[in-house]
Amino acid sequence: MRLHELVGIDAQARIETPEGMDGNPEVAGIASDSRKVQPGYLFAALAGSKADGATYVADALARGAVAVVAADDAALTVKAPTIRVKEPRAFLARTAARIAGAQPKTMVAVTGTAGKTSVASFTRQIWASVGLPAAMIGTTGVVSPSRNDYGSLTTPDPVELHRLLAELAAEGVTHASMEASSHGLDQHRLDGVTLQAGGFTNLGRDHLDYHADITDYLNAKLRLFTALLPKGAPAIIFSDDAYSDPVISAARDAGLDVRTVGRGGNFLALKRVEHQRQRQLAEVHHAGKIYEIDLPLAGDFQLSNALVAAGLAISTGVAPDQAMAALERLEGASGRLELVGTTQEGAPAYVDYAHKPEALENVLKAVRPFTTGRIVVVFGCGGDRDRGKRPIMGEIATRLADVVIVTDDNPRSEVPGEIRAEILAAAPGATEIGDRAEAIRAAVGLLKKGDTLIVAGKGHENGQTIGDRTLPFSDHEQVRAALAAHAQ
Ligand SMILES: CC(=O)N[C@H]1[C@@H](OP(=O)(O)OP(=O)(O)OC[C@H]2O[C@@H](n3ccc(=O)[nH]c3=O)[C@H](O)[C@@H]2O)O[C@H](CO)[C@@H](O)[C@@H]1O[C@H](C)C(=O)N[C@@H](C)C(=O)N[C@H](CCC(=O)O)C(=O)O
Ligand SMILES: Nc1ncnc2c1ncn2[C@@H]1O[C@H](COP(=O)(O)OP(=O)(O)OP(=O)(O)O)[C@@H](O)[C@H]1O
Ligand SMILES: N[C@H](CCC[C@H](N)C(=O)O)C(=O)O
Ligand SMILES: [Mg+2]
Repeated sequence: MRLHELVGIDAQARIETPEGMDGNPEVAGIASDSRKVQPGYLFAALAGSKADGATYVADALARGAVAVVAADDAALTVKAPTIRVKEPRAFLARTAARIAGAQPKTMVAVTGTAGKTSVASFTRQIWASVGLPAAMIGTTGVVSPSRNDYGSLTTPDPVELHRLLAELAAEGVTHASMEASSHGLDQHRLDGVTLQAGGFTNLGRDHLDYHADITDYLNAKLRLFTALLPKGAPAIIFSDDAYSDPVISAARDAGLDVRTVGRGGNFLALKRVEHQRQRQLAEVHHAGKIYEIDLPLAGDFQLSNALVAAGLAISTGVAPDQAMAALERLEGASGRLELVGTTQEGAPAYVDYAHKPEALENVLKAVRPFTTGRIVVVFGCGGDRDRGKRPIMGEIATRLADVVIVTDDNPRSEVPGEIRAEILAAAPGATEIGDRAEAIRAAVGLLKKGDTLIVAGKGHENGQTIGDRTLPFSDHEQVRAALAAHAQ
């Protein structure tokens, strides 16, 4: 592909060509990391949170880059044709899409503070239940008919994302659901994806280390509806969240087909629900018909996620009767209020991915009705992440659980004891056990008949990051081992 074809991606783009140079070279690929540049590549110089891509232009050219894309105002003198654009990240995403080629024909994205992975997974499962070749991309990785790969970022960077989408399309995948994280939306990682529908779950405190305030965080999430979905596309919005109204208004203003789901839903209306320990029985109304659903998942929030997923599936062509029937066979995403085992006396031990305040609150509240004894919770907070959430989570745990054990969760570059101290400052009476395996053993050792254990924060993760090393670690394995030891 020639450079001039790519320039056309952005109507405002200007091209600057140094005297005597070919202003229209053949472009073999695109990269925003100079270390990934190969001969013939276009290098996108991005101003990042830690570094400025402009300082790596020389490195990119040395590795064979034939052209550069940079912000209008980036101070650069480059010995190569340079495309100047207002938003280089959007240009990167759309160019990556153009270069990679195909993507699955029917793609949906879901955003929200909690529930994205679950909704993306459920949507894939509903599509698959009617025989569609379907995939999901998210925090837990990529699942398709031919793969189940562990993931790293919730929303991959655009170059990686479009390489993956092209591979999925080549494998025959026609339907794909993906998570739209606030970082991903803010950094235009999804700008090259052609979406058919979008979903919203809820909004709570998260990532306030990255976003200036909750309004900035909300606005990042809103980009899915205001900037990415085409006019008229279905927007499936959970109706019962404190932020549902602003999301509904923004989606309506953007000309989307707003379909709300939940107790206040107009598309899928939840009329009655009976929570049981490992399942919920719900009555849902859709288009004049009443559905009785037996959802085989613990945690009432999973019903909200299931409704958003059913809304997305129905809005992309699955017959309502089939979508509702599929809900009765859903499997939870790994580590989302997942029952890992029980003690001999029947006390359940769950692994859950709650690593933010509202999620922790929801999970602890979800198990209370089924706990005749005590709720025991083991959790920590990640290092190099929003510090403000630490005391908030300490307070929630102390208020909603009976026994609180504060431990480590990916301390990264921070001093683990200091992270724990920030949680403990708001968690009077909590026990501190830094070593996570030991904390889990101690918690399991305390369990009596009627108690419930929640090990929160790591969910599906398979490592513990301390400094810059990630050591193998799985809450599932540790809980299983502790239960086995407890049984002896
Ligand atoms: C804070 C953040 O989101 N950073 C993301 C961002 O990096 P950045 O642009 O800020 O990078 P930077 O390090 O400042 O460097 C600036 C530029 O110089 C380039 N560079 C740098 C070094 C070099 O030698 N050569 C070179 O060209 C970099 O490639 C980059 O383009 O853009 C990169 C490409 O898309 C991402 O990989 C990177 O994610 C980092 C690894 C990350 O940890 N992100 C997390 C916080 C994240 O995105 N999480 C969300 C949300 C999860 C959730 O919902 O809880 C996710 O979607 O996973
Ligand atoms: N609808 C919901 N409302 C409140 N809490 C939820 C909801 N869905 C999930 N949770 C909680 O959030 C945790 C993470 O769920 P999930 O992985 O589906 O969300 P996510 O939005 O993908 O999170 P992340 O941004 O960390 O990837 C769950 O383990 C549970 O504790
Ligand atoms: N996507 C989230 C996951 C956090 C998971 C938790 N275990 C932690 O390490 O804080 C993040 O990177 O902020
Ligand atoms: Mg996720």
